[in-house]
Amino acid sequence: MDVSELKMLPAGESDGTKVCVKVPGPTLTYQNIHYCIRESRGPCRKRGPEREILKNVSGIMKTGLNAIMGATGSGKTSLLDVIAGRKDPRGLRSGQVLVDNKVVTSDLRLMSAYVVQDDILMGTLTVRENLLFSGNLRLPRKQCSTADKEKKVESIIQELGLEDCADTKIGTEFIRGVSGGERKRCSIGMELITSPTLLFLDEPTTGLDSNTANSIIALLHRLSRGGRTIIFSIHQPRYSIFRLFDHLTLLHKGETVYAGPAGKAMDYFQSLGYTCEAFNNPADFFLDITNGEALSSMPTVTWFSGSKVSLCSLEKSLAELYRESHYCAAVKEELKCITGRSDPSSEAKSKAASYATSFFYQLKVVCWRTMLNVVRNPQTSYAQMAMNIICALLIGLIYYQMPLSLREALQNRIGAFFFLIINMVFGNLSAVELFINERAIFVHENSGGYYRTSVYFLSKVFVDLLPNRIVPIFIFSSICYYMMGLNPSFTAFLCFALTMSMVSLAGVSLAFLVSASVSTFAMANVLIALPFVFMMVFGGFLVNLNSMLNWLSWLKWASIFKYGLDAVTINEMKGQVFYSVNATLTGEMYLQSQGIDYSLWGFWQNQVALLGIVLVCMTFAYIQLRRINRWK
Ligand SMILES: Nc1ncnc2c1ncn2[C@@H]1O[C@H](COP(=O)(O)OP(=O)(O)OP(=O)(O)O)[C@@H](O)[C@H]1O
Repeated sequence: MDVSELKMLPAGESDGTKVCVKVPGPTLTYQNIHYCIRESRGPCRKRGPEREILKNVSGIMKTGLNAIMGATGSGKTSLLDVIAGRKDPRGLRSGQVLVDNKVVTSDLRLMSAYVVQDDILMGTLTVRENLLFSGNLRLPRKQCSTADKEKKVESIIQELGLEDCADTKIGTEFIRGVSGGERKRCSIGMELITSPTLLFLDEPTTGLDSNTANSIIALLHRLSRGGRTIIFSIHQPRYSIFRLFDHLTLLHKGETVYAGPAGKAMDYFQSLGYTCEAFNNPADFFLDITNGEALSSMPTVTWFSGSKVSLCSLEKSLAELYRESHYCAAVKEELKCITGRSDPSSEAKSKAASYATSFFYQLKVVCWRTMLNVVRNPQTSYAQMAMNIICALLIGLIYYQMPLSLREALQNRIGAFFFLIINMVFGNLSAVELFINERAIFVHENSGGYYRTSVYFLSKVFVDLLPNRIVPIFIFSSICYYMMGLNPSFTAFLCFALTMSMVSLAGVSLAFLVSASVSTFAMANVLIALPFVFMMVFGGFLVNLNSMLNWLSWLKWASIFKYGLDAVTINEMKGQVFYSVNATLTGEMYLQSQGIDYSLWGFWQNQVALLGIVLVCMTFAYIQLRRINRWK
């Protein structure tokens, strides 16, 4: 593209003139932002030295399309996150972000909308269902009836051109879903549901082909003409995309090298002595300048990009030149006026932002989605059920109709119980993936104000834990219990099934705790296997707990295996009589010899202990979920 030609092109709206809209969107200003990060290094995660990734950046973003461009690692996403209130505030050394002259805190997250780079959507739900989920949770019920929400979803589907795929599932690694562009549109739609006037997007075109990228930016352009301030980071846009930008912020190594009307950027760099070759894309040209690939003909411009230094001189960097330009002076002047008018009491007001819907309504909507997800992604539930039935049949066959004759009566029973408990505890290892799999979606939705952490946690307990873990265990118990020929009384069967369920729940809750505490499967597997193996050793089958060193034997009180094994042994042995050729042995005698309290409370204290483990692990799992880092 020739430079002279560029001026003739219809970049009218991006030439610095005000965008004409009936009701303008908010004006976002940021001033003197210094942002630092400190990376952890080495195996001990020692804190390294501080690195400044945003260096004294200031700017004004108004109604229209505001693009943040720069080479990779220049700080585009960091700047976007800081002004959107998504970046860890501990790194902010100085600076202030104002929206319509009001100081904003992190609660800007609940008042604006942010579309993340990787579209975070529930893959098993259709486009319409995802949009409705967002609408149900983020639109206040008092002002918006169910019919209104459905109407709103319908209008967004039309506005975003999603009619053809509205009832298609988004898609998962197992289900083929909508295309990348449709996915991105749906992500934007999830945020548009609240009709935000301030919209942030992190690299909305990355990973899309150029036509789809074009249509996404054209869509954003259309939305901005409805009175929205749209701020986004972007990598090397093609010209047809670039010419839609109203405002451009160009960054290099955390410093602003240009901030002003997108249509004036070419003139600015030409005034610095840079020449855009014919047919070159201006966006590519600007990046070539910041990367030091394009050289200036002016003797005052230098470039400190690695070892590349312009031959012409050693005087000023592009950032310094920008600071001396009239664009920077105009921004400073405007910022001075805005800061003078800013309302100091607005910080308190912004803190009042909260969830749009009540706890119970959120619980209903999130439980419904979790259930749909389980039903439409049944592999895990089916596998769980099939595993339980196969294991029950195998155990039933191995210990088929156990006799009452000594020694096999005792050996087989204790062996069978130990095997059953192992099966119950280790059969729940799959639960460690629960919060790891959905971590990104939970963090995104929770920090976007969709629902409370407690709502998400309880939805997992009600929809995943109870039906997925308890029902299969009752089926498992009813198959193997009668095949093994254990105590035929129905009450004894119920006590057996209850013990199995409690053991399983205790195993799952420990898996939940690990799952909520770490972010990788590898780490979760290590952390869950270790306590399970130690609990097994202290279960009372592999070693006699009474003969253990005193200072070590207390560990048995934390063993799920011990409580489970004691409970099923009491349930089976009490009242039984075993015999050999010349002697008889009562179950009570055996229990006494093992130091097991076989009174009624003796049985129930094991259930109480298991319940205690469940409650403690669940409470800590919830605390860990709350502690997950929401900052970027
Ligand atoms: N939380 C963080 N921890 C460590 N380093 C960080 C963090 N956030 C940003 N950085 C560093 O800050 C610099 C700027 O990162 P940022 O993601 O903002 O760049 P970018 O211009 O968006 O890059 P890209 O286009 O590749 O996404 C990079 O060097 C990055 O490694």
